[in-house]
Amino acid sequence: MERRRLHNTIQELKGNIRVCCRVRPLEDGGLTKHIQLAPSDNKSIILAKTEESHAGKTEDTQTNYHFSFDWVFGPQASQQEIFDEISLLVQSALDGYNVCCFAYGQTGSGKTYTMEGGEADDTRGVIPRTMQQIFRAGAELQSQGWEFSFTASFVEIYNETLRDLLYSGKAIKRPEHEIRKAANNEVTVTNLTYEKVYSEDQVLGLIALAKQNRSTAQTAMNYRSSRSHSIFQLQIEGVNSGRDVKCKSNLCLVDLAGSERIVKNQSQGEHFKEMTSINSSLSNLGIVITSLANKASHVPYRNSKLTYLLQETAKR
Ligand SMILES: Nc1ncnc2c1ncn2[C@@H]1O[C@H](COP(=O)(O)OP(=O)(O)OP(=O)(O)O)[C@@H](O)[C@H]1O
Repeated sequence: MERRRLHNTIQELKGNIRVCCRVRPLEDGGLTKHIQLAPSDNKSIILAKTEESHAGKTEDTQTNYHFSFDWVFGPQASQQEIFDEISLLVQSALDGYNVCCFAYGQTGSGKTYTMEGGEADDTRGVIPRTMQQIFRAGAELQSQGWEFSFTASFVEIYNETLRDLLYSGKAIKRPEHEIRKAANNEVTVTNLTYEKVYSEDQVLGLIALAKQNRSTAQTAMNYRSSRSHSIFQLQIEGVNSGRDVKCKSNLCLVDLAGSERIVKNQSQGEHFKEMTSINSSLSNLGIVITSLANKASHVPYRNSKLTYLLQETAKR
């Protein structure tokens, strides 16, 4: 119990909202020349932008922009290093704290690589590593009288419409989904697959099914995965009958839609609609996170499907 208390006090002191930056490598493993990592610490980066002057773009008119983060991972950072930062929060989720981790960035910046990764052990991403840790730690806690149950769901939000990524039926017209909030504030999605999970391999199977579901939609609607949010949620319930204590929490791992700007006159029709929907849901997410950071009395969760779905996770 003392370990739990100290661990979670440290997590709170580190900050309830943390922002880390991962700079992806170029094809040759190097760093783009527009980015400099601060040599003194791992907490800031400098982006160099060549400004347009009346004489055209020249190196002389380069402006540096400084950005600070809780941590910056350079191009050489491994999947394990990224996970080491998150693993402490995964432990908190088992202790009954809600945890949510977002991957945000432009299309191609490495969000899906970071969250899901590849099949080789060293390229596995945050979701499989999290599940490995959850099952290992859950088994260790059994010796202290804890029994855990885990329920997974995987949902995609595209143009403010929800889609079940764990759907395995054959129906051409797929079930529709609504987000419902019960009197006890519990948020559920109608017709969504909530799968009890017992092993890491079972979760890897679910990730593969989600990938397959996403690529089917992608051929029908080009580049769809870049333009939708995908949300992996794990509901954790723990009971310790000997001590007569229970805990319940939600762990969410979110791969957000690409954050491109709408280029004037180039985005039309369906593409314009997609971009407007992404921008609006990303800016609503920004507003919700700022309101939470400022401990505002009202947090506008209802303004987008993403924040409405995740509202429970924002509360302890
Ligand atoms: N840190 C990294 N090391 C090696 N390869 C990477 C890294 N990050 C990304 N990549 C590779 O770059 C490509 C684009 O990455 P990824 O698909 O993860 O981007 P994304 O941000 O999820 O894009 P989208 O918004 O389109 O889904 C992939 O081929 C991926 O394997």
